Amino acid sequence: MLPYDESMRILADKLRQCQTRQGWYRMEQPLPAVAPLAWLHGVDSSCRLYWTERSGNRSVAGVCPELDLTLAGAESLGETFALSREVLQAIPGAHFYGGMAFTDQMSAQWRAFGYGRFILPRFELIQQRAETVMACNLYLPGGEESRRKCHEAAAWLERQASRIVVQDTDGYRAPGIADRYCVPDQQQWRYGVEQVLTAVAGQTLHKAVLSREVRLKLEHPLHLWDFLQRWHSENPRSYQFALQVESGDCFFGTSPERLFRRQSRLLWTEALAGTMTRGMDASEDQAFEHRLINDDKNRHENALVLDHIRDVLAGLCERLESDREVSVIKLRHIQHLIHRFRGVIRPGITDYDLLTTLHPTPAVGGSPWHEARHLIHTLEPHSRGWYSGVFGSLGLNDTEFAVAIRSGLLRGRQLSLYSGAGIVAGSEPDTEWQELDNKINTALALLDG
Ligand SMILES: C=C(O[C@@H]1C=C(C(=O)O)C=C[C@H]1O)C(=O)O
Ligand SMILES: [Mg+2]
Repeated sequence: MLPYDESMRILADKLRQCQTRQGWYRMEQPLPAVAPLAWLHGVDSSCRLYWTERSGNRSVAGVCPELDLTLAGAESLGETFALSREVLQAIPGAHFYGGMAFTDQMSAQWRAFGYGRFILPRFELIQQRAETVMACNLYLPGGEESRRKCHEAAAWLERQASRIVVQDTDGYRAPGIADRYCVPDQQQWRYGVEQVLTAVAGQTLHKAVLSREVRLKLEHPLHLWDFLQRWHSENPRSYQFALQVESGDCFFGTSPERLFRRQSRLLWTEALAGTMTRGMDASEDQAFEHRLINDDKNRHENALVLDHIRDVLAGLCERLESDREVSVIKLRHIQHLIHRFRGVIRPGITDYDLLTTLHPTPAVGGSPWHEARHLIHTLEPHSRGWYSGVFGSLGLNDTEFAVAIRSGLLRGRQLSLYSGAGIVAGSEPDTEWQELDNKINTALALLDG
């Protein structure tokens, strides 16, 4: 394998050779192993994104949007997906990366992210199993403009050749937490939960997921990319994602939950809901797992998601199977109930259909959705923005979206961490409050040092 800087120069030369061409191009060049997060650390771009699949098979760092599809509202989603498809047909190996908010009710702090944003990066560092590749996606309009773009991209690559930073996570320092407060506070939370329980008792609602924002003021700047790496090593079987926009604000998370994965017409999705802490040792952990599997309230939380997915996918799938038995997935501090689905979608069903049909599931929204949505928007004092939205990678033959939970928004030294809990018959306000804490414990422990 050629050294890193030599490989980057080869790609830069390939780019210069394209200067007389016209249309969409994608070029790839193998590189020596470089961790995408380590690369993001040193790379020169005002917009950076990161995506890693839960399987661990593929991690991508993307910079310098070649095409940036920012959505003002839900109504432009169909058009955006259609446009992305046209581009992907021209460069089939490429992917758009990005995400979308929980709903279109968002406060100003989320403006830079839009309702949704899907980016085709000009440069992508892809780590796929044992291989590392640098890819370049470029639209060449022809003539002088093609020449200018090719030279600009080549020069950029050559500049980066010397900028690679070798990541030293042992050097990670927790920034420390100077101040924290919760929105809603515990008293407002109790009120919200009571309101949901009243609606549940009145039989207009089965479940609503209420959430909380913990606003932290950090003592020192957060070394974001190192932090993400540390967080992922605590929960290695999770998705990880980040989008840093031009202002420097960054939305990121480490989520265990899949919205869906599609490969050609094969589909995988899941009902992930119901939560318990981990035990202090193996036998206590086993006891907690047993309790979780046999707990009516947690089973009900999960069953509502399961039923919803089965109902809404019936029309989109030719075949759909789910696990017969619920199982448990284990994270660093908590464990969840999970039911997996496998299916075959009907010909002509698109990622747009899947996304708009599945999102938001009752794992983050509620059931029925219309009632839950109304309660969530009237009771939650904060704006969820992209928290509990979706984040993922959109391809021609392979698309995967995570549910953007276990996530946060970093703005300078202000960091908001979000978590929610499914409120159903049998929920107790203070136990659910504790569940909110449990869901952010892994991230908090890395920040507090
Ligand atoms: C809403 C969140 O998580 C969801 C709610 C769960 C629950 O209430 O048991 C479990 C997993 C997720 O479906 C979150 O982490 O913010
Ligand atoms: Mg719960």
